[in-house]
Amino acid sequence: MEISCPIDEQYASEISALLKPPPPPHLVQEYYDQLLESRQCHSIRVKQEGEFGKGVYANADFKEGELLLRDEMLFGCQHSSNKIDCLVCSFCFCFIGSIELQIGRRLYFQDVGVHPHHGCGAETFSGISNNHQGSDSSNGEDIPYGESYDNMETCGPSSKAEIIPLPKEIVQSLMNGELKLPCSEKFYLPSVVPCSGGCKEAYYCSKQCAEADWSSFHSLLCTGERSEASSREVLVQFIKHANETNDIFLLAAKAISFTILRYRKLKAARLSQRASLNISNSCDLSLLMEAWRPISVGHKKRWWECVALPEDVASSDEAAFRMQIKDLAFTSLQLLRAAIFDRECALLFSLEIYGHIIGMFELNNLDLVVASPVEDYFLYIDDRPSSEKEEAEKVTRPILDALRDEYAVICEGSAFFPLQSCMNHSCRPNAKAFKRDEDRDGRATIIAQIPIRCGDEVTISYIDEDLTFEERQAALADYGFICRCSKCQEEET
Ligand SMILES: C[S@@+](CC[C@H](N)C(=O)[O-])C[C@H]1O[C@@H](n2cnc3c(N)ncnc32)[C@H](O)[C@@H]1O
Repeated sequence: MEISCPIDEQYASEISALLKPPPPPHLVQEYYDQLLESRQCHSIRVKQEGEFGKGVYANADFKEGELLLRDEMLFGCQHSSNKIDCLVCSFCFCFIGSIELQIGRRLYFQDVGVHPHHGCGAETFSGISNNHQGSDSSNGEDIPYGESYDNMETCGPSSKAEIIPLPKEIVQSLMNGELKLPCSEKFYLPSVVPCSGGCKEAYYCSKQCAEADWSSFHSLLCTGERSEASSREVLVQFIKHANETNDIFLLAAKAISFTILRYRKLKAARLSQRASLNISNSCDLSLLMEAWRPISVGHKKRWWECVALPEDVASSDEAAFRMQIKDLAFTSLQLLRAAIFDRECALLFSLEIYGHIIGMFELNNLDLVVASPVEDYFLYIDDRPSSEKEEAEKVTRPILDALRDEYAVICEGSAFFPLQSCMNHSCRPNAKAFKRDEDRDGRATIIAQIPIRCGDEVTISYIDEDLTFEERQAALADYGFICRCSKCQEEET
């Protein structure tokens, strides 16, 4: 049965104004020029007149290995399942706390049976998000910096059988800071700043990150007592649904919250400028378009139309699969609407807008990856001169045994980057997304892979360039185009 969203019907013309592709070119150009200027980045440009729409072009010569761009994300989320592996700042995604806390927390979750970093054979709906078979694993304990993990999965004892567990007291003393590991002071991590809204889900590396997150996204999405959500109970249900199905919905909620909060700020600024004028409580479409601008410029399609058909779905079942995805998005949207509805921004809660936001993530997002300092720590101990190493390993060896092979799991998630997402694909790219040793937060780092001349288009590969021609074309079909780069032309027979 066709899904009918009343908001889509009520605001059809306003929604099409928001989604009209593309917004006027001069506004798009202005947005990117201002963004580059605000970041003092003059060595690249975004241009719109390329063969494939927008593209990024070099504004200077770059040597091989040179940094082209460090892009701040617009929207990013750590995968829900990864939250038990690493404690990172919810805004900039750097690791926080201490080496001891990172390890203690991981051992704690392992001990209570919350599975580390992969599902119990759960299938995923899309390539960019993890999905979980949910079950309630809360035991009511209040652990330091443990997000409410009621919605996380527990796995059976099979995964615990091979572990050599540490005594509970050791795990506790790692978490509460009583036990100091040898040389851990060399791996300083910023101390944990809890969410001022009172939820136990968001933690930060600094007050600045906490405040920036609160004013940009989190004030509406916080489940704590200071939350500005209209229903915290339904917000918890929305989060649980996303954790159980597809955590891309958490990212979509951030995009909607961001737009509502930006709209409110723009409106407050206008009110303060024109204090004597009577400004109504109904939606000001021009302000909403302005608040929406960072999303409006992103390349997008409806999620249920652009999501790749999983290999195990027969083409005869394609229509049913796409309807199932749309239905899932609608269920998620209904929960989000009940949790954070804003009357003036009502049209943001239409299925059409929700589908396009998720589709934008599907077509543009980059994996969010941050290396673990726990790995560096154990490598450092391993590199010590033999007598020092022997002494240190009396403490660290049982910990490594308890952690098993997965002793240092990286932070993983998905993020939308406003500049990197303008880069077009080539199977013979001149640049790549690559984290150097010093890149320890969620920013995207783009490096020149070969020398790039001023004026050249900067291209990256969206897929593994080492695949065969046929495999590459199949993988790129998920992005909705047939690649005709020089490598594909040479290899096409
Ligand atoms: C991440 S966006 C890149 C920026 C995009 N050109 C824009 O205008 O926003 C990815 C989309 O750009 C287009 N694209 C990127 N590389 C391409 C290529 N080599 N050939 C054809 N289309 C490409 C496709 O529509 C793809 O889904």
